[in-house]
Amino acid sequence: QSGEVAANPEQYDESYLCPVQVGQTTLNLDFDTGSADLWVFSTLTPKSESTGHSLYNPSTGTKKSGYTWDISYGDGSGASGTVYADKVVVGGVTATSQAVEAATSVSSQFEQDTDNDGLLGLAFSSINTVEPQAQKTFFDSVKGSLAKPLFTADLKKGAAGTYDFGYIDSSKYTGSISYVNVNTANGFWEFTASGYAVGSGSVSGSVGDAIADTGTTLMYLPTTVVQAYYNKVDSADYDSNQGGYTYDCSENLPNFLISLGGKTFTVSGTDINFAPVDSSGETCFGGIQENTGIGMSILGDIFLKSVFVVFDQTQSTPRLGFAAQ
Ligand SMILES: CC1CCN(C(=N)N)CC1
Ligand SMILES: CC1CCN(C(=N)N)CC1
Repeated sequence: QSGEVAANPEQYDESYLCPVQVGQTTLNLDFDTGSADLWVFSTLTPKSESTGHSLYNPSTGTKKSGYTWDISYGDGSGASGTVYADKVVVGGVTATSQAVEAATSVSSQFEQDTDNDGLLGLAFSSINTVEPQAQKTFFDSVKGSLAKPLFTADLKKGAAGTYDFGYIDSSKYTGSISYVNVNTANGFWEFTASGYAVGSGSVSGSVGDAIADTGTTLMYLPTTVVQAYYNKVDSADYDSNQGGYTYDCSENLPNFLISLGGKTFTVSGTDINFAPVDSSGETCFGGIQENTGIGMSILGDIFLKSVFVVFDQTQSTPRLGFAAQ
């Protein structure tokens, strides 16, 4: 089988939500290549926490007795609950007995984001949080039945993009796809990014260890790289109150060039201009920030909306393919 699903941006492209049939209900889920749990708001979630969300009704599923899950994310948000086996359909691709993690508790960030009815993890199943036995991601569940064991991400700035499962649509990118091998030891689509440049010119240095992460909004890079970037932005400075680099919204940002698999990709300055810090619209928060404390760099949505990415398990070693879009 194969299929395509829309990836609809929230305001400022904070995250992208995709319609997924879970049991007999369609929910809008955040496809996250940085985690491996498929969890959903449900009729088991306290009403005080689920107002405004679409809810999975586990009555159509088979309860996995004694199974629980509990996940927390880098931004301090999280959720927990119980586990059912049920039908999940993404763009016409069907997992007949997918582990669906029904939330019995969600944090305030999720409670408040009524666009988001849960997450569909697309990292490696080794980091699934279900106890006493880790469960397969949706991709792992359907991988063997896909025309090709791969999926692609084509996210866009302020417009609907797509995730495709089982095939590469050559109309979605230009030029050739350049591939890098993935190290799955930490359960992420993790690889080594090469040189970089600010503005234009030839790349040099090394960004290093990084993950391709659709569930993270911004790009988080080594301090040396981030300082080199904002040195080229006259009004930029590090604002500890905002927790990162800010600048005058009126200033045009330079492009950021990064070399992956021998090919240089350009993230346009307009894509790096993330959002105003408040309603005055004077000061803006940059889309490139420091990776301090994370342990690797994260190429999140700010990067991904410039490229077409293949998450490829056609070989014995998983690999990532990057092309310009
Ligand atoms: C390394 C971290 C990256 C952000 N995360 C995520 N997309 N779920 C959590 C893991
Ligand atoms: C990777 C996840 C981080 C937490 N999320 C959130 N607060 N909306 C969702 C994505």
